Amino acid sequence: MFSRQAKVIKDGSGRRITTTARGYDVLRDPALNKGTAFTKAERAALGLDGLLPPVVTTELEPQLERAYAAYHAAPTDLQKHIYMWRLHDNNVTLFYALLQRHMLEILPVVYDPVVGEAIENYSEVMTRPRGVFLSIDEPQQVEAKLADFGAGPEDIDLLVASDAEEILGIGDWGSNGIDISIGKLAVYTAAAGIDPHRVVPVILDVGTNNEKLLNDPMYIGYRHSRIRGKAYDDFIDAYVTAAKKLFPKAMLHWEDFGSTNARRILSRYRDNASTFNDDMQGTGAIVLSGLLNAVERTGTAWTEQRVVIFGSGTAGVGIADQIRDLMVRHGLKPEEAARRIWLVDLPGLLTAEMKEGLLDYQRPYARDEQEVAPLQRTPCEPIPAAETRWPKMAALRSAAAAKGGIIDLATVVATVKPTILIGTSTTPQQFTEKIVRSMAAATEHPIIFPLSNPTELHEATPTQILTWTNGKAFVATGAPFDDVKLNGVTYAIGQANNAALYPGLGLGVVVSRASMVSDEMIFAAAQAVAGQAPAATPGASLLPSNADLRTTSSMVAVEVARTAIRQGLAREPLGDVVEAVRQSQWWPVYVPVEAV
Ligand SMILES: O=C([O-])CC(=O)C(=O)O
Ligand SMILES: [Mg+2]
Repeated sequence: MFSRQAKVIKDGSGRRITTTARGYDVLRDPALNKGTAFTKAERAALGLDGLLPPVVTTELEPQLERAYAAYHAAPTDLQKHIYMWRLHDNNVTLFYALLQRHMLEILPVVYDPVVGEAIENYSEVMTRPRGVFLSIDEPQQVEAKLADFGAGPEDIDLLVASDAEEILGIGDWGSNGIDISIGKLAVYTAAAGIDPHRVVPVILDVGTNNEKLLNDPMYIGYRHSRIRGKAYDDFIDAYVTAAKKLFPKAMLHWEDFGSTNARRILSRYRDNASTFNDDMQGTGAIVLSGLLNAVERTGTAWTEQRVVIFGSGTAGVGIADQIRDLMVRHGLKPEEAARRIWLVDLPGLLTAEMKEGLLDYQRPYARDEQEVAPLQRTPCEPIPAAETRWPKMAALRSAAAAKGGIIDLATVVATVKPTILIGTSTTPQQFTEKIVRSMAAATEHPIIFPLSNPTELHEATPTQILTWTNGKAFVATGAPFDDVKLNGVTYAIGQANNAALYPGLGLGVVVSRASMVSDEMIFAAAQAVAGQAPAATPGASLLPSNADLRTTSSMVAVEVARTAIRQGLAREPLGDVVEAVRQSQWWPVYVPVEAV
């Protein structure tokens, strides 16, 4: 965001910025600051002559080298993360130039997985506050606080908001979760070229149930347990109403909500606002991209797949829904397609007898009583509701424990003989050697995606899965993993992380000003990503590399905008869609700064 003293001008002579600021006010504005790259004329006009060393660098190059050396001087990933965000506080252009040049190296430090560590250690990390902090204890202040951001109705393309109940796979982090909104927006810019000065990170603080935070004197958020029910819904409504009023052109992105709220919010607003839930729709779609390529490489039909999903929360059911919808595109009825998907969670296989205990969106996948009656039950320990983030699932597990046990993942895999196994459980090492080998014994090329974030929560590592299946499995993961070398083949591990999908989707929505984000637009994005993966040679990744995020995102944006136009949802008339996407993209280059 630019200070109120600056204006961006885009005309025939390109992009430039005018400002009434002078001296230190220019250097202290990270959107204006160019450091040694201010020209002699700019220094004179802006009052910078005495404030900068005499050397004038006309390009980013020497600054990039200095910044990269400083980045490497930071001893740990967390320190590198802090360095990057301090650089952002100082010079937004240099931050993105460095990130883009070393995308594979720095993206995991700025974003997932290191952003998780930063959120857990927020008091060490917090520097200059960035974004808008909205709190449920002051619901009448929502619009005024959003207006404090200082932007006009034409100025904002995108808001990312989180209530931080389920950050990545690490749970409830209250107001510290502002960093997930900030991190997601950085990916929008680095990956797709969304203008970083036209976005707003938002935290919707409704309290936290994280005892550690509630007892931490340094905690920055609202010190109260999570508020639910009508007050919560009214607060979300106040946010959507204010955001639509103040920034009528913007898309509203939802990130890392608890699964019930995530679903409810999306169904409430999806038909009447330009809005998108990344963990349900973005994760579902990027996993679908990987699966489209994996299933094609197995040479089998979509209507024959048997899918086991371990972890039936926001991401797991989001993925199930995308797979079901794809099977329907291939000719199955919705109920037939749902029959080909088995959800397993704390209570084991989700079954129809669990009825009331299940969440409404899990129910279409619950298995019939006749089907499950003969299956073996494994004794298990109950989990006290107070000791879990998922009390409903824990209650069902306790009920099953009392009745002889659960139908566990190993039993489900042995019985169902899945062709596809997906992990969104946030519990590491659950895809054991026994389970993976039993799957591989029944399927020529098992498709196995351990997705839980951050890295240490993955259900198995790619090395384990490829070793246990003798290189036959098709693997994609949630966090980045190194290549695996096995029997003379190098396996590149595709990252089925929503970072490859939502930035391009968002750009397509922004360019077309789509009035809503339709399932067709999301499917178009999934297909566009799949189409960017490398050719199907042995060991080739199922997904495009994150090194090519800019290209992937541009292709996605074009397909999404075209779909919006075809469906009559575009509010901006677009002639040449490719050109419109290209024109809209922001690049980290210095532009002239004029004193006015
Ligand atoms: O942020 C990521 O890397 C993926 C994601 O949305 C999550 O795990 O919640
Ligand atoms: Mg997320």
